[in-house]
Amino acid sequence: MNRVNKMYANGKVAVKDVNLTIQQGEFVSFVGPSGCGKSTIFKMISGLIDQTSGHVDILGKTPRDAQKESTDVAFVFQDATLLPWRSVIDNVMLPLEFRNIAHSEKKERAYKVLEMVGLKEYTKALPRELSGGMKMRVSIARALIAKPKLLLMDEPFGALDEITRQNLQSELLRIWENEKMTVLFITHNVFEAVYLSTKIAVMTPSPGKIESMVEVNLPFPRKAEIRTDPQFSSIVANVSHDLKF
Ligand SMILES: Nc1ncnc2c1ncn2[C@@H]1O[C@H](COP(=O)(O)OP(=O)(O)OP(=O)(O)O)[C@@H](O)[C@H]1O
Repeated sequence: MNRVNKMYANGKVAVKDVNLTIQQGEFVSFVGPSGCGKSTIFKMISGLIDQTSGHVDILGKTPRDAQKESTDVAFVFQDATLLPWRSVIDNVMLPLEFRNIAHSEKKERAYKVLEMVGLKEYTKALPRELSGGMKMRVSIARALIAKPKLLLMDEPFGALDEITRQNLQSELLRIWENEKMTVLFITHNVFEAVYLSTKIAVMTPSPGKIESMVEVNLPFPRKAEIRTDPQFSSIVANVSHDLKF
């Protein structure tokens, strides 16, 4: 993203002069108060809306072309948005529905991603039979089935209890390390951002901008104990400090 600005039709400047370069394979979190433009940035990256000025390049293409021509970009939202009448496996296969892939391969891929998120015993279950954490796992499996190069996650764990949240954070990191995709992750939780990320974009509102990019120089794989490491606390303190600008 190069000098990107977004002004909505009502004159609201949602993001101002955003410069952002993300290397393939990074895990970048966006933290900032409500209204600082995090979702606006995601909408521009995904081609849902256009920037007012500046340049956005996703994997060498415009966001709309990246969306249109391939399955390189996938999304996970806070609400798992599963179809209630479809079984877990049928929900997971949804992104491949209109693609010219043999049904047997679709199934094989679905089993693989469900195994990755620890749900291979639940392929035939209906969404209403699952807990909130399990629904989110299904949503992540559905995003992974098309083998995206870029995964956009908008507060995916915001509605989960703390234990489930921490379990899913560890699993997401394991999947990210294995699959080597790029993840962009919106969260309000500074601890979550530090645990997960290689870099954190700290955003401030009115107008929305990136106040700082904080590098998270903690080693991978990140064990749960890293959360009590002094270096972890010091990065949390840096991010919290920048948020208060
Ligand atoms: N379609 C729209 N028309 C006008 N203003 C909008 C529109 N969408 C968002 N905004 C405004 O742009 C600013 C940035 O909104 P955005 O949703 O990107 O923030 P956010 O950081 O994602 O917030 P939250 O954490 O609450 O989701 C806010 O002031 C919001 O009210």
